[in-house]
Amino acid sequence: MTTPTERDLRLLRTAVDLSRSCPPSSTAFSVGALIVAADGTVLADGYSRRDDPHDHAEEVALRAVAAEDPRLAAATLYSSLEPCSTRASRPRSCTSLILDTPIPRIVFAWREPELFVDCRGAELLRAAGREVVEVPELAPLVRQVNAHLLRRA
Ligand SMILES: Nc1c(N[C@@H]2O[C@H](COP(=O)(O)O)[C@@H](O)[C@H]2O)[nH]c(=O)[nH]c1=O
Repeated sequence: MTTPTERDLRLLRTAVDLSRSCPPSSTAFSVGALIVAADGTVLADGYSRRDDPHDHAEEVALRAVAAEDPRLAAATLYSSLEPCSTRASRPRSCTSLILDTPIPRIVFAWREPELFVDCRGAELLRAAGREVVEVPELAPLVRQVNAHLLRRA
């Protein structure tokens, strides 16, 4: 497994902090995401339900970067949760939206528990040749943000 850098840890913590701004939900995770260029410039950020009740964090961030932005080819997408691979409320998963871009690297903290759907985001992204860095040491922070959902399980 690829080891996260100090910068990865800092930016992933920022993604977790963003997730604290999510409008509350008793049926969906609160997630934060950032897209960061190779030189450290934050190209976009997002959090679940930011502009619409069905918004996912990665989706909000991806929407804010032009598809032809050349910086995407060396960018990293940070998400506090593993990108989803199946959606209930929209046709395209965050994994497939990421695969529409050239973003080569995805860093996330918490592998999605089988609470709502069986998530295969990390596996699908890796199978498509993207580098996927999982940072389980920051997962407790994400579980804390979503503690009310885990109590239901
Ligand atoms: N909120 C959220 C995720 N939540 C996940 O999305 C799936 C359900 O999709 P839907 O019912 O359409 O919202 C399910 O796996 C749920 O845990 N995933 C993400 O990548 N990013 C997000 O911001």
